[in-house]
Amino acid sequence: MKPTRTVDVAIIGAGTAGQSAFEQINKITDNIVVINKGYWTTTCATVGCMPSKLVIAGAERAFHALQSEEFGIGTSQKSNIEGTQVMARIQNGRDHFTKSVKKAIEDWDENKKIEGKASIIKERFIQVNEEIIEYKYLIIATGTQAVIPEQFSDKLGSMLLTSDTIFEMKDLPNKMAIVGAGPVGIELAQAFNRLGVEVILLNRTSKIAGITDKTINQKAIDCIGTELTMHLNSKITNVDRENGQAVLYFTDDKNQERTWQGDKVLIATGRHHVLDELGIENLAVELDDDKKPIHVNKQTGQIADSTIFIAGDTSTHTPILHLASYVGKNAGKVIASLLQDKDQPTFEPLTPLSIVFSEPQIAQVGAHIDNIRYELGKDNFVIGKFNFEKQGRSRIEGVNCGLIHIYANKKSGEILGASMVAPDAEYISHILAMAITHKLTVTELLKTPFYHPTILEGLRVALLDILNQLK
Ligand SMILES: Cc1cc2nc3c(=O)[nH]c(=O)nc-3n(C[C@H](O)[C@H](O)[C@H](O)COP(=O)(O)OP(=O)(O)OC[C@H]3O[C@@H](n4cnc5c(N)ncnc54)[C@H](O)[C@@H]3O)c2cc1C
Ligand SMILES: NC(=O)c1ccc[n+]([C@@H]2O[C@H](COP(=O)([O-])OP(=O)(O)OC[C@H]3O[C@@H](n4cnc5c(N)ncnc54)[C@H](O)[C@@H]3O)[C@@H](O)[C@H]2O)c1
Repeated sequence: MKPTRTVDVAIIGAGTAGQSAFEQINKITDNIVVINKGYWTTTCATVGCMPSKLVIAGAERAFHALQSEEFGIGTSQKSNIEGTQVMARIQNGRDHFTKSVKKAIEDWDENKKIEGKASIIKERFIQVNEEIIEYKYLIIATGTQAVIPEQFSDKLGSMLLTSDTIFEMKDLPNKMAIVGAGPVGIELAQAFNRLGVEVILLNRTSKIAGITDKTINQKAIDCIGTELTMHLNSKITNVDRENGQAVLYFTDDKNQERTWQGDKVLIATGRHHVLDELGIENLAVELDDDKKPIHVNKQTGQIADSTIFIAGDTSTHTPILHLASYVGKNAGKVIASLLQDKDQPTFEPLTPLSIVFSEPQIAQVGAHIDNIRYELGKDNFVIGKFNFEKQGRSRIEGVNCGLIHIYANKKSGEILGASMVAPDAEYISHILAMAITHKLTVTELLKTPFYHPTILEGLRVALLDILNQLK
């Protein structure tokens, strides 16, 4: 096979992971190429983290305005929500973020970028457009795509939305069904509901937002369920259209048959890698049944001891931004050191941390309860608990729904993990992530002052609850 170009490094995918890798390798060689199909920004900026948080920001304003009567402040009505302005702010805000990503990529040399869909032909060779590229090192950073269950295909036309299209709406719909209660479904269902859209959320199981602690999951259902219609453990049996509207037939958790009719259906049933389209099977790497490489170094993305690295959503079990960036950057650093014949750097695993931006927020940090139970045994760890219902500051703010569970080693008092649905969970979980990263015990973390009255005092009480149990 005769290549049209030979490079030190080829990166497929210019999202967060691909860009992070490029920035490292570009410091030491110009013989690098990044191949990307579609927009040269990132999923996060264009159709992910940023536009979804813009929807949530608008929704919080609307919700708290409507809740202000309790505070003796005149209320605005739902009809005051100007759908076109709401969507315009989301799109303008999103464009601001994508512009800055695009700007950074515009500064890359033109000959280091190729626009097109890459395919792996065989070990060391990829094809894009008319080019055959031979590489020494390859980074696969191709992200994931929204999955649309077969029963929806071709049925609803433009009434069917995914996270790729929902932020493009020019106006808010009147009625929307959201299918899937993972992070995407939970965040957007609550937010659009708060913006005056009549939303129902359907999920095939009772687990929401990926919460692994069953008690926290139930608490999250209770808190969010006060304002949102959820049909958990439901099953969609048929999809149709009638009088220009979408119709969903489903059975609810009591096996009752139900029908919903409305303007839009958002599919949020998960995302899947595109490795089969890429031709990953043409590489000499071992794949699992889902065509994902096995023996992947979690910190660097290196596949076994090969010259191939895989980074970002495409290979991880936790598709979140900071992890895509971390592994992409580390892959770049390792390849840079290999190209320079230097010792390879080593990297610590990051403490697991995920946050869902519902209200109350949902966060999981460190080890999950099932893993702790499996590894330590059920009698060797304790759970510190705090319920926000009666907490001073949360009541003052009118956000007093939530529960924290903190898991600690019974013998050493070391903090192992936590799960929570709580006001200010984004801050509480970061403090716990820091404690877990530095292997702090409950007693050590309690040396930190907790100011009164703050929502963070809930963390202190949950830690004290552990100390009581350890006595
Ligand atoms: C609605 C939504 C909300 C989210 N909110 C958050 C959040 O709040 N916090 C958080 O941490 N994470 C969030 N995420 C997840 C976050 O967006 C991802 O973890 C992150 O964007 C993954 O980056 P990546 O580099 O792996 O992939 P991407 O940014 O998707 O980049 C992959 C690139 O590869 C390209 N590509 C694919 N195949 C090929 C090919 N054959 N040839 C050439 N190019 C190819 C794609 O076109 C794409 O440009 C959210 C995701 C969604 C969908
Ligand atoms: N705040 C954040 O960090 C954030 C926000 C949004 C997305 N994300 C990332 O994006 C990824 C994708 O999120 P997601 O919510 O699309 O996927 P997900 O896989 O996390 O959740 C999908 C949900 O859909 C349900 N489901 C699947 N098929 C169904 C069907 N046919 N009918 C009814 N329900 C069905 C599943 O039971 C699950 O609850 C997440 O894993 C997350 O890491 C992160």
